[in-house]
Amino acid sequence: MSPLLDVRELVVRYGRTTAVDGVSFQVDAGETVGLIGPSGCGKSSTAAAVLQLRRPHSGEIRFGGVELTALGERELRAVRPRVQPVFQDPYGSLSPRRRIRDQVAEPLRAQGRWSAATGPGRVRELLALVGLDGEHGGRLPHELSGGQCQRAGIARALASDPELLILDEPVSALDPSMRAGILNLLLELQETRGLGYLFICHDLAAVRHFSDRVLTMREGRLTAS
Ligand SMILES: Nc1ncnc2c1ncn2[C@@H]1O[C@H](COP(=O)(O)OP(=O)(O)OP(=O)(O)O)[C@@H](O)[C@H]1O
Repeated sequence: MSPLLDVRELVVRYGRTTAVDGVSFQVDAGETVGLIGPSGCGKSSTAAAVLQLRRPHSGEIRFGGVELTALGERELRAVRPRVQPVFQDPYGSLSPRRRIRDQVAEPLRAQGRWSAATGPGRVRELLALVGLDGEHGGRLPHELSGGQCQRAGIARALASDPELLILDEPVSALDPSMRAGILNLLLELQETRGLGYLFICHDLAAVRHFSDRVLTMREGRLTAS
């Protein structure tokens, strides 16, 4: 079976800076691949390329067998929901002035999967999946704790029915007391939904505990780990 994500010889550049320099790795469905390395080694640039937020200079990114780098913006729109990010700053990932339930509903609306009959129930289901209720749904992001806000961000990502989550430091901004809760939630979701995870994290112990395999990056390249 081909991997869910197959990255080959990825190169990402910013002008003359080569941030990612020939990186290859795979992520299977239901698998967590950890990505660690010192600040500035190219982890987030790798994530941005997989998410197609940054077009790579060269290399291949196959998702579900489809070569993403060859796709135009219109074709990419069909793929984007299947690969969703969860970023470090839970407040920064959400719009500050919109209620949580509207933000969780947004992908459903954008993808034409919203109806007045089924939409609100689906949002309640998504909130329940991440341990939030309708009352949380009625609040604004700043009225939630960091952990609750990260849960809302995960619910929003799940609204797209993704197959792969790019977890870019998803617990680094949270109080230590909330980290285990979010990591356990992600493990539960993976078990029930068969999600693949690319897990970027500074916390070596968390990454080792959470990942099936760990890749180490240094100066844009993967090192033998
Ligand atoms: N938008 C950008 N413009 C120019 N250079 C950038 C940009 N983003 C990243 N870089 C550079 O690319 C290199 C890799 O950065 P990247 O953010 O991918 O590393 P990282 O491992 O994710 O770091 P951190 O752990 O600090 O987030 C660094 O030299 C960084 O300065």
